[in-house]
Amino acid sequence: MATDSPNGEQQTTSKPPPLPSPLRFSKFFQANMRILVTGGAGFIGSHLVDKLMQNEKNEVTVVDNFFTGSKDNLRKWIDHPRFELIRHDVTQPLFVEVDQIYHLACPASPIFYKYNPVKTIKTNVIGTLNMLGLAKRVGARILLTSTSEVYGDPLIHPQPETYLGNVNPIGVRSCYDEGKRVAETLMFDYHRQHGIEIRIARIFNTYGPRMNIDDGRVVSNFIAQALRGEPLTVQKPGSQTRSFCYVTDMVDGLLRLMEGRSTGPINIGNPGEFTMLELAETVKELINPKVQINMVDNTPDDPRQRKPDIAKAKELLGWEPQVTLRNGLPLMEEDFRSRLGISKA
Ligand SMILES: NC(=O)c1ccc[n+]([C@@H]2O[C@H](COP(=O)([O-])OP(=O)(O)OC[C@H]3O[C@@H](n4cnc5c(N)ncnc54)[C@H](O)[C@@H]3O)[C@@H](O)[C@H]2O)c1
Ligand SMILES: O=c1ccn([C@@H]2O[C@H](COP(=O)(O)OP(=O)(O)O[C@H]3OC[C@@H](O)[C@H](O)[C@H]3O)[C@@H](O)[C@H]2O)c(=O)[nH]1
Repeated sequence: MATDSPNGEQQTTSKPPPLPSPLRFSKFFQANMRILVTGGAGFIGSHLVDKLMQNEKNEVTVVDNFFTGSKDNLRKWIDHPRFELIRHDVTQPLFVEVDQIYHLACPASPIFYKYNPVKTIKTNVIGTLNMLGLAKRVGARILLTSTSEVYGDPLIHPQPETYLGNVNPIGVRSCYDEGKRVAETLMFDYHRQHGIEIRIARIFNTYGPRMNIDDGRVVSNFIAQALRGEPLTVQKPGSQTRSFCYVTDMVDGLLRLMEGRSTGPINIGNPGEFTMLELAETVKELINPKVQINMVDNTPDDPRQRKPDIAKAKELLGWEPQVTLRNGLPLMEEDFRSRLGISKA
């Protein structure tokens, strides 16, 4: 099978993929597609589940340990005959019969992934190993949600998939960024050694409704602060940049990657780049012009710039984001207002 290596050359594996379930070969009965979403009670996972459930030929199983996710995000699917929710930690083996695995389980907000770094790296390494073992046993295709953090504090800008990164292996973010790098390594080793069908998405900063109000990431912090009339906390120097992708665009990219022919890794993100001061000014202008902006101390190893090169996603997936930051922020504001009980004046 042909694979796209990050440095551009075609890597091949002589291993055929493990046989999928005999259900897929049934002559008389087209069985539903059985899809596992790990971390499906989280922010991106629950939006992905909503989209997958729209297709009546999909049966969706979510496994989640509810560390950062919540049942509330999946409320509308509980008791649906094509939906199942399992409380499970991916660091433990899992035995289910599925055809596709979207492997998202991992805390994504820096304050949560740094809270118990040993657990975070176990989730990335042992969790991914367990999901690959499952994919191998049942012949499922598996998609990993990797991250732009694999590029570390990038010295090349914007970042193409060929960039190998500038990552501190012993810093406070390493449990997450090095953890995801090992997860990518495991994906390719299982692909080359066992023929597993893999897909790797390198997700750039994503925002939207359902982010935890106290998630700690910058967009949710600024929106919650603006609505509560608290100063927006811009971490110094404020000139650091990020590129923000609206969650429905992200879900569309993940589905295309899973259904397409490319292993990746493929960057999925919105190339619109903003400094954190620009983001604060935009939130202030759109949500609460009276709010103050305060400069506060930053945390170690904060990447100074980040912007995806999405040429590969455009070419191989026919994907590019549709929702600009100015159009996405008000959609998130609406959701935060209803959850915080603050109506528009
Ligand atoms: N949102 C982003 O900007 C972004 C950027 C890059 C990569 N990603 C990746 O996308 C995925 C989803 O991110 P998100 O923003 O939805 O985060 P999130 O924290 O909202 O969701 C993660 C989910 O995984 C669950 N989880 C964590 N550890 C687990 C474990 N050991 N076993 C089972 N479940 C576990 C959590 O309870 C939660 O429901 C993550 O893999 C993350 O690394 C997200
Ligand atoms: O209140 C805040 C929070 C954060 N920030 C700044 O905003 C920037 C973005 O910080 P976030 O915590 O939202 O997210 P980061 O970009 O650091 O990490 C993210 O990157 C990609 C994903 O894998 C993860 O979802 C997440 O780790 C940083 O420069 C940070 O210093 C603020 O200025 N104020």
